[in-house]
Amino acid sequence: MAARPASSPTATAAALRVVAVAYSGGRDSLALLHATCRAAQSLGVQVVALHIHHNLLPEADVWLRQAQARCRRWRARGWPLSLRWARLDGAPAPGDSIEAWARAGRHAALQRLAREAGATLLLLAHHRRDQAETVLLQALRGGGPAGMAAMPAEALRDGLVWARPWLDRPRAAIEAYGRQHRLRPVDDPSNDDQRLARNRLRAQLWPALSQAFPEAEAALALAARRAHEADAALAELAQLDLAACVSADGALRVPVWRQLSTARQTNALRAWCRAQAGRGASEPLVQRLLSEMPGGSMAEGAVKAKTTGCWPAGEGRQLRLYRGELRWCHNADPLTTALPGELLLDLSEPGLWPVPLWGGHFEVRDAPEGLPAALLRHAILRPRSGGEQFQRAPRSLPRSLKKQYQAAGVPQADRHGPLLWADEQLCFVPGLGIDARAVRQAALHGQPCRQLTWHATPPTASR
Ligand SMILES: Nc1ncnc2c1ncn2[C@@H]1O[C@H](COP(=O)(O)OP(=O)(O)OP(=O)(O)O)[C@@H](O)[C@H]1O
Repeated sequence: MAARPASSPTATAAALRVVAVAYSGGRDSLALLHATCRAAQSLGVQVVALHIHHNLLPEADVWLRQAQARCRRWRARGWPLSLRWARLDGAPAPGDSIEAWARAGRHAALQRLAREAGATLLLLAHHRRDQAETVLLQALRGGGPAGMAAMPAEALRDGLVWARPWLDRPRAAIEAYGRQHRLRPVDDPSNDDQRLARNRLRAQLWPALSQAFPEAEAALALAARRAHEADAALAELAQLDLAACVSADGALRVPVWRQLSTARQTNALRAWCRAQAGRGASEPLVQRLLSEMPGGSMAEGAVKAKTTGCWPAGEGRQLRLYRGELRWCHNADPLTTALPGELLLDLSEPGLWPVPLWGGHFEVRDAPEGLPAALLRHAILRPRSGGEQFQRAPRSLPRSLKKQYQAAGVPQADRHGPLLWADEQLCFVPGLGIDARAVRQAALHGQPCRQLTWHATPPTASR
């Protein structure tokens, strides 16, 4: 095999001064460092080996010393090589994945060391078998095109090109290179840890798979390339679709989005979540949004499609739908300005709920009849705008607030406070109480109900 860095780093060598190699001391990165040094010597390029001490295993000190010794020996041969290393601080939090913690720390350290060394290119020693394994692992996690695309051959991060020049080289060829040059890698005992999915796949699945399907490594690597193309095309399509259905402040305009085909809605929704939240939305959340937002399968049967809603999104965030626009919000602050002068508020639980903007608070009580708690989860507080109709009793007629206040003899001083709306209906008016059209009985309704009182003072002052 041509066991040298593949075309991309060689082709750009004229512009390169320093190339970095992520060097763990394992078989593959040892071979890559060796091949890079040989190529660099004739090209007049400096090589810097970057070694990360994860601070997780006692062997890590020995590996660092071996890396230092090897680089000294190779430099003594006249190779243009130096070593930079870093030790990771801290430890994964209880319950966190050790692998994910180590990967994140390693990547940050490699990026920093490469920058300090003046390198613009960083080489990693992943090969075709690593790529094939990644495709399988992603498939086993239910991954989509982005996951199945596995590792990119090149990616630009903060001015540094992360490249995997051997991504299309068979593992067997790299092993042969190591044997040919009598390279002796370190032995990492964590590679035998069967708690890690990749290690289980290597030990238990791969031998049987490659025996039954000798071309599995090449075929899975090809599948990754095709998934990468599909993913890139889907990303472009999402950009085109979102250009039409995202407002200037980043909200998803649901009625416009619903005009897309179902497949394009799903694709655009995932891309919008990634762009807005900085991470992908979970698959259950995507499916809920698709079916529960207006125009979806769950909303279709409803007498009137919901125009407000709220979906928990994890990590202290939620998605809020208001007036046909969907937004990512933090749930830490229960009050969110929806439109000027309006507030979205969850009043579903009994208790005292301050509303500083109005200088008072709601008292919410459990009751056999009243407003359904589920309705109050998405309460909207609005000032009076004129023209609102309120119905005081089940068999009476809705009438203007002014008339109802007069009929009930509510003094002017008790008429201040926010009107409470939910699901586009007026539900509660300070001084008048709950609108009869919104009242439900818990026993008949099968859901808890709440009674409300508006107090024009903060909670502590009224107690
Ligand atoms: N501790 C480390 N320091 C520097 N680079 C690392 C380190 N661990 C991994 N890398 C880089 O990431 C690549 C993939 O990591 P992975 O954990 O799959 O490999 P490895 O088992 O450490 O050994 P190798 O790929 O060298 O056989 C490595 O080939 C290497 O380029």
